[in-house]
Amino acid sequence: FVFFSQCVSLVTLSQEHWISPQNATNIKPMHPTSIHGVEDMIRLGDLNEAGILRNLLIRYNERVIYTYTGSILVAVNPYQVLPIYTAEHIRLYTNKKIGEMPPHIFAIADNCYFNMQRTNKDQCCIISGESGAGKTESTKLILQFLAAISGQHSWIEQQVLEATPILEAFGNAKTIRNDNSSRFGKYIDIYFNKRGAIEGARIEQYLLEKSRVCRQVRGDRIFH
Ligand SMILES: Nc1ncnc2c1ncn2[C@@H]1O[C@H](COP(=O)(O)OP(=O)(O)OP(=O)(O)O)[C@@H](O)[C@H]1O
Repeated sequence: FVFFSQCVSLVTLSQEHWISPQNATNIKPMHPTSIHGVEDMIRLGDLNEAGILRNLLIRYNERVIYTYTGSILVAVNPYQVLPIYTAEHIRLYTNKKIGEMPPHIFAIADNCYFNMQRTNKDQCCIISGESGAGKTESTKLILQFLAAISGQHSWIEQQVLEATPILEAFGNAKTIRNDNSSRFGKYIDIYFNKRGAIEGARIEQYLLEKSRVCRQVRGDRIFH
């Protein structure tokens, strides 16, 4: 029956879907870089939306969630705890050039930290993506890396890390897309002293979704 129905759907294709002998010669073979995937999508031969998605999918199927596009890091949410954020990973990614190691969120944090030290200029990391993409988790991983490599291991770093659950208690809520959705924007300043140790932090919040206090859509909850 399946075979029959497939045949039927084939013969009912309208003429514009047919591949004529002239069109068949226009079909380009897949570029070799699209077959096994690349670490930096700048190197993709098929640089179009389908090529990019295929590359991310090939890597994701191998549990590789990070991919570069030049200096931009693309992260695909694994929705499972991967063993790639250990102390050993922090050590491996410390003081390395981008591209020296496989793509990783720690490489971006490391690049910011050492650029700041080398150039004496402020650095900025922009994390964007749709709800549930992993922005909050990525922010925490960057903070964790910075706290670890800035050396002093003082109470200040600990305080910066421990502020997160408090902010999340008041500003995060369960939504149908994310059990721990941030319902506000965050701008985090981390201050370093001349020796590169964390000296303080300032977290600015904006656009808190106050309407959630009175009303939530079905399946959503109020702030934790
Ligand atoms: N790197 C990761 N490893 C494992 N799980 C992850 C990772 N990133 C995200 N997740 C999972 O996905 C969930 C949603 O991620 P997160 O809260 O960071 O999304 P978000 O982009 O900040 O969403 P929102 O905009 O709704 O706040 C997390 O609670 C966590 O379970």
